[in-house]
Amino acid sequence: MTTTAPTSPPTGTPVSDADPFGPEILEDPLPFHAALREAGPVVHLSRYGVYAMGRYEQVHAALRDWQGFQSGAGVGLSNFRTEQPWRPPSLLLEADPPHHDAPRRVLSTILVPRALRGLRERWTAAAVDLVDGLLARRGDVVEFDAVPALAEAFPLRVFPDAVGIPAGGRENLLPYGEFLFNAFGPHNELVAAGAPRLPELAAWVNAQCAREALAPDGFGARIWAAADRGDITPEQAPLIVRSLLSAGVDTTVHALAAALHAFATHPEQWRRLRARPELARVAFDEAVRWASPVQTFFRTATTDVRVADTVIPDGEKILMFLAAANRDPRRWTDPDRFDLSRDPSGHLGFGFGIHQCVGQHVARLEAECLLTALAARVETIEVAGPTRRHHNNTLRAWGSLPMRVRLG
Ligand code: HEM
Ligand SMILES: CCOc1cccc(C(=O)O)c1
Repeated sequence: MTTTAPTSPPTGTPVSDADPFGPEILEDPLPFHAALREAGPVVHLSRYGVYAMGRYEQVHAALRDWQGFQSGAGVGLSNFRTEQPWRPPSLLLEADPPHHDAPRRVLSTILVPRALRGLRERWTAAAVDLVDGLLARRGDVVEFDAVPALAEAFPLRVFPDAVGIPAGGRENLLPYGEFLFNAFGPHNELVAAGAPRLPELAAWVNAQCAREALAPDGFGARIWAAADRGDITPEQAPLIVRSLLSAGVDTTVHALAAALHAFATHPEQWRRLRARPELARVAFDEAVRWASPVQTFFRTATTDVRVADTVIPDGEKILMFLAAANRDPRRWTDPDRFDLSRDPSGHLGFGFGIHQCVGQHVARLEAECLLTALAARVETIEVAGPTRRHHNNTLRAWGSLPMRVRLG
């Protein structure tokens, strides 16, 4: 019996020859993810010479095994063992224990749910103000593009203030993150398009991390206070502030857009949220599972490591498809369904293990505040025109989401 290599429809390219960072798969990765899962536990992608995993079991195991699958050689395609990083590596994302330990402990303490309690009231008021401003004096049916009007506007209204950076220049945050998340992939045209502005963007971001730039009561000041206590060094403090500015904006913007798109295309789920607003938090996690705004991350093998029938040689890059794992029918019932009655816990949209998203509670609070404010005012939400994807090597993003809401 001849077996044909699984292909990634529609082009019929064998999975092992596919380009997961090319426009076709970035536009619609789902067929490739399905073909990757079917091709086996591990697939060597010849185009980039990396070992790809799409099944929940293998991605979850690799995320847990930080000793065998390290982050310290970079979590993008670039291998820091042989290549210079384009910026000083993150002390969290691109570090292994023991170097990872103190920076992680400092950020975990600052971003733990009880530390965010003081923000709930302020962020709730900001969400209500944003939604009221968007809907005011425009009748019972209002149309807008949800990407700029809500998904971008809300995080940019609340998060930079929470970090404590100055008011000027915040328009640099999204393009900086855009470049950063593209740079985890190959140096394709997406990276090239962002390169011209990088020096000015990086200089601005770095300047926001200085002690004197930061307001006394924000996340940034608390990082510097940890340096004053000796929990981290003064040299580490600005890089840890940089982590917040790097990871904390584009991710939540695209996750909120994904949640809004999910509700606009699943009216029965919006009705459930309207009936039970306390579902907002689990709804956001289900949206993060279903859409996986962060699609992929890499690891580097620290020894010759066996995964199923494949031996991945020491030093080789492993590409983990978090998004494919989040829709693996081996782990999830009816995985392609956006369903508020599902328990999404265990999803890999925030990663897993020692590098699991340290900002996930910040993201959840932002989402809870915005979705609750919308659910209180909006009876129905639907797509009102052609949607447009925004391509990024790592992020699953909407460029435009025309929406029509009926107030009620
Ligand atoms: C819905 C929004 C978000 C998503 C989907 C997301 C996703 C992720 C993922 C998948 C990882 C794991 C990376 C890895 O294993 O290599 C991660 C780590 C991280 N995230 Fe998030 N993130 C989000 C929001 C945030 C926010 C708001 C912040 C900051 C306040 C943040 C800061 C970080 C940092 C610093 C790390 C590195 C943690 C470590 O390596 O110990 N993220 N995030
Ligand atoms: C969302 C994944 O987490 C990230 C992403 C980009 C940068 C950093 C950092 O720590 O600088 C963390």
